[in-house]
Amino acid sequence: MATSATSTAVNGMHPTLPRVAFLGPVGTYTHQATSEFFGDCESAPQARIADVFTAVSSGSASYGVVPIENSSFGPVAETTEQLRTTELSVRGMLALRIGHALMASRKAEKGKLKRVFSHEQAIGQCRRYLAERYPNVEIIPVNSTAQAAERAVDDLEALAICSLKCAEVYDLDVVDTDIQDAGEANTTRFIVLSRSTVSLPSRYPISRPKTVDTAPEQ
Ligand SMILES: O=C(O)C(=O)Cc1ccccc1
Repeated sequence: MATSATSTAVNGMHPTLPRVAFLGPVGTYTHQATSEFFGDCESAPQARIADVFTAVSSGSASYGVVPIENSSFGPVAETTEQLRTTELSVRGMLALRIGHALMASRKAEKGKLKRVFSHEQAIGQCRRYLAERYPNVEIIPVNSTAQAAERAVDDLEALAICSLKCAEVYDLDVVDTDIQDAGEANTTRFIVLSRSTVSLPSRYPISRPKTVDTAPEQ
């Protein structure tokens, strides 16, 4: 029988928090999707989408969260590749409205920016914006949008496309907001994975309305 990775309160004790692997580091959209879906949980950020699958398969995390498809740019290549061969089961899904921001180090000279880092999905969702506003800037794909933010902290010639949350987490300057070509309609769907022997407790609804990626409180 499938077992759930959390238990209900016994003798007034709180259930153990589920350990959830997601595409990290802190501040990715997948991190936001994880918090949205699980609420309180033990975070296990992973450097790559493939590492999320490995963490769940090996049992080092009970659940995994990965992005699967964007409304304008389409399937997330690393996820669809993993789904070909994985033995993991899809247990839930949710969609987030994605608003991308452009950021740079507080010390960067904004007229001397030479490169922009981001996840290939974010780059794809902002293609037109980049071509129009930054035609001469080199585009460098990295493992996630929050990794892009990390790279921009010490690179004074770099921009990062990431979520507004990253301004707070990585102490970056916000250069522009809502730069995605599809505007308000830009949505990404995420899936929740587990081993086939691990079920999803009923307190996690598997279908829910879209949520909006909001700016951090000032
Ligand atoms: O890199 C991230 O923050 C991710 O979670 C992947 C991603 C990138 C762009 C839109 C949605 C998800």
